[in-house]
Amino acid sequence: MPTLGVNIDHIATIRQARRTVEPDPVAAAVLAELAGADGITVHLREDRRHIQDRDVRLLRQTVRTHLNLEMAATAEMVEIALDIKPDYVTLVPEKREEITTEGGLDIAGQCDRITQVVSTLQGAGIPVSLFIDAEPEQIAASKQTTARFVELHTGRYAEAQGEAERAEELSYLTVGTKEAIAAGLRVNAGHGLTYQNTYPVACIEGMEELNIGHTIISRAVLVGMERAVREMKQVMRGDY
Ligand SMILES: CC(=O)[C@@H](O)[C@H](O)COP(=O)(O)O
Ligand SMILES: NCC(=O)COP(=O)(O)O
Repeated sequence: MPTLGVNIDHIATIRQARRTVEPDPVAAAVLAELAGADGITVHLREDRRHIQDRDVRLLRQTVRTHLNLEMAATAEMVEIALDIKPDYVTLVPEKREEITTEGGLDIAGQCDRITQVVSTLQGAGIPVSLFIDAEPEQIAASKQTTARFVELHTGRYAEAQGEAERAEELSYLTVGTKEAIAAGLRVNAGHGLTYQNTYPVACIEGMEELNIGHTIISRAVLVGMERAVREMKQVMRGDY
């Protein structure tokens, strides 16, 4: 069964709605870990719409499990990652106008540039994961960059309409996982997973970690962070 990385970005979304000091993502991370989170994930966006540099710096000092910093493959973000040294970095695509991440990072179309970023980060002891669509060419290109992990984008699976489409997208993720592992990559997954659709993805053989955020924070707003995280862990075990 995969581990659970809790993405706490949208705790910061609530705080930034008033540009104030609460709710604090650092406090949310403590509660998430107490409830069984296996890791904490944050996306430091170029536009700082939610997570702030201050949050990442404090999380580095307070997270007891592992800290996954999602970031664009830019010089600014590489410099921040080298300074803060998260347990690992996940390179994600970013468009200022997007509401949320819209797809996987195109590795195949910029392999040399991504390889340089991967080498810089891994050379500093920070393992890199590449957030990609489960396409064979993206998996092959990810291997070429020497990144240790891929994180398969589960957005299309999450947005699938009806059983047949969902089954097709799940098969696409299953095949992609097998191909990535055969290429020597470790495999995580995430984006758009909910309490209703996560278990089948958790059952994919070889899946190491699921990064889940928006649905957990949405539930936490109503029932509290610890219960929301505990219930997602139960979902992943098939106990819910
Ligand atoms: C890469 C991904 O799917 C998410 O981890 C990312 O954080 C989404 O961006 P927002 O958190 O800003 O919605
Ligand atoms: N990389 C996926 C992630 O961290 C959380 O995505 P979501 O569950 O907020 O859609």
